[in-house]
Amino acid sequence: MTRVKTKICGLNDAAAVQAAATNGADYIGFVFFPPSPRAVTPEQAAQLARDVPDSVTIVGLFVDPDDDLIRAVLDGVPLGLIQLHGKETPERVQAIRERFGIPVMKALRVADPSDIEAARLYEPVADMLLFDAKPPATLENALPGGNGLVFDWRMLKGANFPVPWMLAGGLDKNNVTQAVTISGALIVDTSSGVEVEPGVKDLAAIAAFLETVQGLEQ
Ligand SMILES: O=C(O)c1ccccc1N[C@@H]1O[C@H](COP(=O)(O)O)[C@@H](O)[C@H]1O
Repeated sequence: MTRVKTKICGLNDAAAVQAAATNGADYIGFVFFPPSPRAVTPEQAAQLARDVPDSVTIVGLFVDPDDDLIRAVLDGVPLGLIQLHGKETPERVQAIRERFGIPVMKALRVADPSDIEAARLYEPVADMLLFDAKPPATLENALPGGNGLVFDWRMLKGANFPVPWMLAGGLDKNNVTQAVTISGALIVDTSSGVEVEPGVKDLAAIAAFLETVQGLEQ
């Protein structure tokens, strides 16, 4: 049996970083996408990263970034993983991975089984995959991710990928056990599900989410 791992994403203040780290998060994420209510600058992230223990992997979340932005972040933040949450092609994922020498996780937005199949294109070039909900076209002001939306986890059941993958999209302490059981996920990621409002993390909710997942094995 393997312990299910966790990522808490969209951290933008020291108290939330502390809550995630001390309560056992395996990954924490900083969002470098200015339209997001959770966005941080490279300078803010560098400051926040000082309090992160080495045991926690720092993830930089980007949406169709240019090289200059990634470089600016890496100048001050010891990223252990680059999360690409835009429309990056497999070629672009490969280029980023080779240029920066850091593991890359490609996020795929899922509405139907063909979106899961599309992940196959990234298997040769990504170190990890992440599955998030695709927002419906009717959702106004939707972000590329971080919308607090779930998708049908049954689509992932029995899926076999040659690289590790994370389950994301609307996870919180109340649904994460079912999400893990149905999807078979070994790593879960949340952002909106541990917030009091978009961009404002709830410290008690971070602790509760992590405590819930700590009891899960697959
Ligand atoms: O969190 C954001 O603001 C964000 C912006 C742009 C792309 C992705 C973003 N968040 C990621 O989306 C998934 C699902 O988040 P949620 O739990 O549904 O809020 C997760 O990987 C976030 O890191």
